[in-house]
Amino acid sequence: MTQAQLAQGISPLLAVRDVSVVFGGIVALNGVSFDMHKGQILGLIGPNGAGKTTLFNCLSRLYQPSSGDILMDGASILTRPPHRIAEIGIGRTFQNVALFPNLSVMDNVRVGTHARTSSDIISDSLRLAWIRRSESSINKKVHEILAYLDLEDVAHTTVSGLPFGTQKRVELARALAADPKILLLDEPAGGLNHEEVHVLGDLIRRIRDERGMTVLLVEHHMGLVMSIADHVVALNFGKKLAEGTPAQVQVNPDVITAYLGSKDQ
Ligand SMILES: Nc1ncnc2c1ncn2[C@@H]1O[C@H](COP(=O)(O)OP(=O)(O)OP(=O)(O)O)[C@@H](O)[C@H]1O
Repeated sequence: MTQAQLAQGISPLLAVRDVSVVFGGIVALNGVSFDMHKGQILGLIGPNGAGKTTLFNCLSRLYQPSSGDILMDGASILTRPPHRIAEIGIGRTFQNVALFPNLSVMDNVRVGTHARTSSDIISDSLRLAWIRRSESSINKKVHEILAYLDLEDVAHTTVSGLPFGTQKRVELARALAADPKILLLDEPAGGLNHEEVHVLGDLIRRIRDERGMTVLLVEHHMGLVMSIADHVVALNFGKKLAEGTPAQVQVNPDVITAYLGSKDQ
Protein backbone atom coordinates (compact mmCIF):
# COMPACT_ATOMS: atom_id res chain seq x y z
CA MET A 1 0.00 0.00 0.00
CA THR A 2 1.40 3.39 -0.98
CA GLN A 3 1.73 6.35 1.34
CA ALA A 4 -0.68 8.21 -0.97
CA GLN A 5 -3.36 5.57 -0.40
CA LEU A 6 -2.77 5.71 3.32
CA ALA A 7 -3.02 9.48 3.27
CA GLN A 8 -6.56 9.28 1.89
CA GLY A 9 -7.78 9.14 5.45
CA ILE A 10 -8.86 5.48 5.45
CA SER A 11 -9.28 4.41 9.05
CA PRO A 12 -6.86 1.71 10.14
CA LEU A 13 -7.85 -1.94 10.34
CA LEU A 14 -5.79 -2.28 13.49
CA ALA A 15 -4.72 0.54 15.80
CA VAL A 16 -2.20 0.05 18.58
CA ARG A 17 -2.72 2.96 20.98
CA ASP A 18 -0.17 3.88 23.61
CA VAL A 19 0.32 0.27 24.70
CA SER A 20 2.49 -0.41 27.74
CA VAL A 21 3.26 -3.73 29.39
CA VAL A 22 5.01 -3.97 32.75
CA PHE A 23 6.25 -7.30 34.16
CA GLY A 24 7.08 -6.73 37.83
CA GLY A 25 9.60 -3.92 37.55
CA ILE A 26 10.41 -4.50 33.87
CA VAL A 27 8.81 -2.18 31.34
CA ALA A 28 8.61 -4.48 28.31
CA LEU A 29 6.55 -2.01 26.25
CA ASN A 30 6.35 1.69 26.84
CA GLY A 31 3.61 3.69 25.13
CA VAL A 32 3.79 2.06 21.69
CA SER A 33 1.38 3.30 18.99
CA PHE A 34 1.04 2.52 15.30
CA ASP A 35 -1.65 1.78 12.71
CA MET A 36 -2.07 -1.13 10.32
CA HIS A 37 -4.08 -0.68 7.15
CA LYS A 38 -5.96 -3.27 5.17
CA GLY A 39 -3.73 -5.12 2.73
CA GLN A 40 -0.53 -3.95 4.35
CA ILE A 41 2.44 -6.15 5.23
CA LEU A 42 3.89 -4.65 8.40
CA GLY A 43 7.26 -5.78 9.70
CA LEU A 44 7.92 -5.43 13.43
CA ILE A 45 11.65 -5.38 14.08
CA GLY A 46 14.06 -4.63 16.90
CA PRO A 47 17.09 -6.10 18.65
CA ASN A 48 16.76 -8.84 21.28
CA GLY A 49 14.59 -7.76 24.19
CA ALA A 50 13.06 -4.84 22.24
CA GLY A 51 9.49 -5.91 23.06
CA LYS A 52 8.43 -7.55 19.77
CA THR A 53 7.16 -10.79 21.31
CA THR A 54 5.41 -8.89 24.08
CA LEU A 55 3.55 -6.79 21.53
CA PHE A 56 2.78 -9.86 19.41
CA ASN A 57 1.36 -11.54 22.50
CA CYS A 58 -0.81 -8.49 23.22
CA LEU A 59 -2.15 -8.60 19.65
CA SER A 60 -2.94 -12.31 19.96
CA ARG A 61 -4.49 -11.64 23.42
CA LEU A 62 -2.05 -13.81 25.36
CA TYR A 63 -0.95 -10.74 27.33
CA GLN A 64 -3.14 -7.96 28.65
CA PRO A 65 -1.48 -4.53 28.31
CA SER A 66 -0.97 -2.63 31.56
CA SER A 67 -2.33 0.44 29.76
CA GLY A 68 -3.34 1.57 26.30
CA ASP A 69 -5.68 -0.06 23.82
CA ILE A 70 -5.70 -2.17 20.66
CA LEU A 71 -8.56 -1.49 18.28
CA MET A 72 -9.72 -3.59 15.37
CA ASP A 73 -12.13 -1.84 13.02
CA GLY A 74 -12.47 0.79 15.73
CA ALA A 75 -13.47 -1.62 18.55
CA SER A 76 -11.19 -2.66 21.40
CA ILE A 77 -9.99 -6.26 21.22
CA LEU A 78 -8.89 -6.19 24.84
CA THR A 79 -12.33 -7.05 26.14
CA ARG A 80 -12.32 -10.31 24.14
CA PRO A 81 -10.93 -13.49 25.73
CA PRO A 82 -7.84 -15.03 24.07
CA HIS A 83 -9.77 -18.06 22.75
CA ARG A 84 -12.10 -15.74 20.79
CA ILE A 85 -9.44 -13.99 18.69
CA ALA A 86 -10.17 -16.14 15.64
CA GLU A 87 -13.78 -14.96 15.78
CA ILE A 88 -12.74 -11.33 15.63
CA GLY A 89 -10.55 -12.08 12.64
CA ILE A 90 -7.04 -12.51 14.01
CA GLY A 91 -5.06 -15.55 12.89
CA ARG A 92 -1.56 -16.42 14.03
CA THR A 93 1.33 -18.78 13.55
CA PHE A 94 3.89 -19.76 16.16
CA GLN A 95 7.68 -19.41 16.13
CA ASN A 96 8.27 -23.11 16.77
CA VAL A 97 5.16 -24.46 15.05
CA ALA A 98 2.22 -25.51 17.20
CA LEU A 99 0.40 -28.18 15.21
CA PHE A 100 -1.11 -31.46 16.33
CA PRO A 101 1.89 -33.68 15.40
CA ASN A 102 -0.07 -36.93 15.23
CA LEU A 103 -2.86 -35.60 13.04
CA SER A 104 -2.73 -35.40 9.27
CA VAL A 105 -2.12 -32.15 7.43
CA MET A 106 -5.77 -32.10 6.41
CA ASP A 107 -7.05 -32.55 9.96
CA ASN A 108 -4.75 -29.81 11.25
CA VAL A 109 -6.13 -27.43 8.64
CA ARG A 110 -9.66 -28.53 9.48
CA VAL A 111 -9.04 -27.48 13.09
CA GLY A 112 -8.44 -23.96 11.77
CA THR A 113 -11.86 -23.82 10.15
CA HIS A 114 -13.53 -24.76 13.44
CA ALA A 115 -12.19 -21.60 15.00
CA ARG A 116 -14.88 -19.73 13.03
CA THR A 117 -17.69 -22.26 13.06
CA SER A 118 -20.01 -23.24 15.84
CA SER A 119 -21.58 -26.58 16.57
CA ASP A 120 -22.41 -28.54 19.65
CA ILE A 121 -22.41 -32.18 20.59
CA ILE A 122 -26.21 -32.59 20.26
CA SER A 123 -26.41 -31.04 16.80
CA ASP A 124 -23.30 -32.98 15.77
CA SER A 125 -24.67 -36.32 16.93
CA LEU A 126 -28.08 -35.72 15.33
CA ARG A 127 -26.26 -34.68 12.15
CA LEU A 128 -28.76 -31.91 11.64
CA ALA A 129 -29.07 -30.52 8.12
CA TRP A 130 -27.19 -27.33 8.92
CA ILE A 131 -24.30 -29.34 10.38
CA ARG A 132 -24.07 -31.42 7.18
CA ARG A 133 -24.13 -28.23 5.13
CA SER A 134 -21.43 -26.70 7.25
CA GLU A 135 -19.32 -29.89 7.04
CA SER A 136 -19.47 -29.78 3.29
CA SER A 137 -18.45 -26.12 3.19
CA ILE A 138 -15.61 -26.88 5.64
CA ASN A 139 -14.35 -29.69 3.38
CA LYS A 140 -14.48 -27.37 0.41
CA LYS A 141 -12.58 -24.71 2.32
CA VAL A 142 -9.91 -27.18 3.51
CA HIS A 143 -9.34 -28.48 -0.02
CA GLU A 144 -9.13 -24.97 -1.41
CA ILE A 145 -6.50 -23.93 1.17
CA LEU A 146 -4.48 -27.14 0.70
CA ALA A 147 -4.41 -26.55 -3.04
CA TYR A 148 -3.54 -22.87 -2.57
CA LEU A 149 -0.54 -23.69 -0.41
CA ASP A 150 0.53 -26.65 -2.52
CA LEU A 151 -0.12 -29.13 0.27
CA GLU A 152 -2.44 -31.53 -1.55
CA ASP A 153 0.26 -34.19 -1.97
CA VAL A 154 0.78 -34.37 1.79
CA ALA A 155 -2.87 -33.88 2.79
CA HIS A 156 -3.06 -37.32 4.45
CA THR A 157 0.48 -37.34 5.85
CA THR A 158 0.99 -37.08 9.60
CA VAL A 159 2.49 -33.69 10.41
CA SER A 160 5.34 -35.02 12.59
CA GLY A 161 6.89 -36.74 9.56
CA LEU A 162 7.15 -33.58 7.46
CA PRO A 163 10.16 -31.28 7.03
CA PHE A 164 10.07 -28.15 9.21
CA GLY A 165 9.52 -25.85 6.22
CA THR A 166 6.43 -27.83 5.19
CA GLN A 167 5.12 -27.83 8.77
CA LYS A 168 5.36 -24.04 8.73
CA ARG A 169 3.28 -23.99 5.55
CA VAL A 170 0.70 -26.22 7.25
CA GLU A 171 0.54 -23.71 10.11
CA LEU A 172 -0.05 -20.96 7.62
CA ALA A 173 -2.81 -23.06 6.05
CA ARG A 174 -4.43 -23.63 9.42
CA ALA A 175 -4.38 -19.90 10.18
CA LEU A 176 -5.83 -19.05 6.74
CA ALA A 177 -8.57 -21.65 7.15
CA ALA A 178 -10.16 -19.46 9.83
CA ASP A 179 -10.55 -16.62 7.27
CA PRO A 180 -8.71 -14.04 9.34
CA LYS A 181 -8.68 -10.34 8.56
CA ILE A 182 -5.17 -10.09 9.97
CA LEU A 183 -2.47 -12.72 9.98
CA LEU A 184 0.14 -12.47 12.74
CA LEU A 185 3.35 -14.31 11.88
CA ASP A 186 5.84 -14.97 14.67
CA GLU A 187 9.32 -15.28 13.15
CA PRO A 188 8.15 -17.26 10.12
CA ALA A 189 11.69 -17.46 8.71
CA GLY A 190 13.14 -19.04 11.87
CA GLY A 191 14.72 -22.43 11.14
CA LEU A 192 14.37 -22.08 7.36
CA ASN A 193 17.24 -22.17 4.87
CA HIS A 194 17.98 -19.42 2.37
CA GLU A 195 15.87 -20.90 -0.42
CA GLU A 196 12.94 -21.63 1.92
CA VAL A 197 13.00 -18.02 3.18
CA HIS A 198 12.82 -16.80 -0.42
CA VAL A 199 9.84 -19.07 -1.14
CA LEU A 200 8.17 -17.96 2.10
CA GLY A 201 8.57 -14.29 1.15
CA ASP A 202 6.86 -14.91 -2.20
CA LEU A 203 4.10 -16.83 -0.46
CA ILE A 204 3.36 -14.10 2.09
CA ARG A 205 3.22 -11.53 -0.70
CA ARG A 206 0.90 -13.76 -2.72
CA ILE A 207 -1.42 -14.20 0.26
CA ARG A 208 -1.62 -10.44 0.59
CA ASP A 209 -2.03 -9.75 -3.14
CA GLU A 210 -4.44 -12.55 -3.99
CA ARG A 211 -6.44 -12.86 -0.78
CA GLY A 212 -6.31 -9.25 0.33
CA MET A 213 -4.75 -10.31 3.62
CA THR A 214 -3.24 -7.88 6.11
CA VAL A 215 -0.06 -9.31 7.62
CA LEU A 216 2.02 -8.41 10.65
CA LEU A 217 5.31 -10.19 10.92
CA VAL A 218 7.77 -10.21 13.77
CA GLU A 219 11.03 -11.21 12.19
CA HIS A 220 14.77 -11.21 12.81
CA HIS A 221 15.54 -11.95 9.17
CA MET A 222 16.10 -8.43 7.87
CA GLY A 223 16.36 -9.58 4.26
CA LEU A 224 12.83 -10.97 4.42
CA VAL A 225 11.33 -7.97 6.22
CA MET A 226 12.93 -5.42 3.96
CA SER A 227 11.94 -7.26 0.79
CA ILE A 228 8.26 -7.86 1.55
CA ALA A 229 7.09 -5.28 4.12
CA ASP A 230 5.30 -2.10 2.99
CA HIS A 231 5.75 -0.57 6.40
CA VAL A 232 8.23 -1.26 9.19
CA VAL A 233 7.93 -0.44 12.90
CA ALA A 234 11.19 -0.64 14.84
CA LEU A 235 11.20 -1.11 18.60
CA ASN A 236 14.01 -0.79 21.10
CA PHE A 237 13.84 -1.10 24.88
CA GLY A 238 10.04 -1.27 24.66
CA LYS A 239 9.64 2.00 22.77
CA LYS A 240 8.93 2.75 19.15
CA LEU A 241 12.21 3.85 17.67
CA ALA A 242 11.13 4.52 14.10
CA GLU A 243 8.53 3.67 11.51
CA GLY A 244 8.21 4.10 7.78
CA THR A 245 8.99 2.31 4.56
CA PRO A 246 11.75 -0.31 4.69
CA ALA A 247 14.06 2.14 2.89
CA GLN A 248 13.36 4.88 5.45
CA VAL A 249 13.79 2.63 8.48
CA GLN A 250 16.99 1.04 7.14
CA VAL A 251 18.78 4.39 7.06
CA ASN A 252 17.32 5.74 10.30
CA PRO A 253 20.32 6.59 12.51
CA ASP A 254 18.55 5.46 15.71
CA VAL A 255 17.77 2.09 14.15
CA ILE A 256 21.35 1.69 12.94
CA THR A 257 22.65 2.53 16.42
CA ALA A 258 20.21 0.09 18.07
CA TYR A 259 21.49 -2.74 15.90
CA LEU A 260 25.19 -1.95 16.32
CA GLY A 261 26.88 -4.72 18.21
CA SER A 262 24.50 -7.33 16.88
CA LYS A 263 26.07 -7.81 13.48
CA ASP A 264 24.18 -11.05 12.90
CA GLN A 265 20.91 -9.12 12.49
N1 LIG B 1 6.91 -12.99 30.86
C1 LIG B 1 7.84 -12.10 31.14
N2 LIG B 1 8.20 -11.81 32.42
C2 LIG B 1 9.14 -10.89 32.68
N3 LIG B 1 9.82 -10.19 31.75
C3 LIG B 1 9.53 -10.44 30.48
C4 LIG B 1 8.54 -11.40 30.09
N4 LIG B 1 8.47 -11.43 28.73
C5 LIG B 1 9.37 -10.53 28.29
N5 LIG B 1 10.01 -9.95 29.33
C6 LIG B 1 11.02 -8.90 29.24
O1 LIG B 1 10.45 -7.87 28.44
C7 LIG B 1 11.42 -7.33 27.57
C8 LIG B 1 10.96 -7.47 26.14
O2 LIG B 1 11.00 -8.86 25.78
P1 LIG B 1 10.45 -9.46 24.42
O3 LIG B 1 10.57 -10.94 24.52
O4 LIG B 1 9.12 -8.89 24.15
O5 LIG B 1 11.50 -8.90 23.38
P2 LIG B 1 11.77 -9.36 21.88
O6 LIG B 1 11.97 -8.12 21.09
O7 LIG B 1 10.71 -10.28 21.43
O8 LIG B 1 13.15 -10.14 22.01
P3 LIG B 1 13.71 -11.39 21.15
O9 LIG B 1 14.02 -10.84 19.79
O10 LIG B 1 14.95 -11.76 21.88
O11 LIG B 1 12.66 -12.46 21.14
C9 LIG B 1 12.73 -8.05 27.86
O12 LIG B 1 13.46 -7.27 28.80
C10 LIG B 1 12.28 -9.35 28.49
O13 LIG B 1 13.24 -9.84 29.36
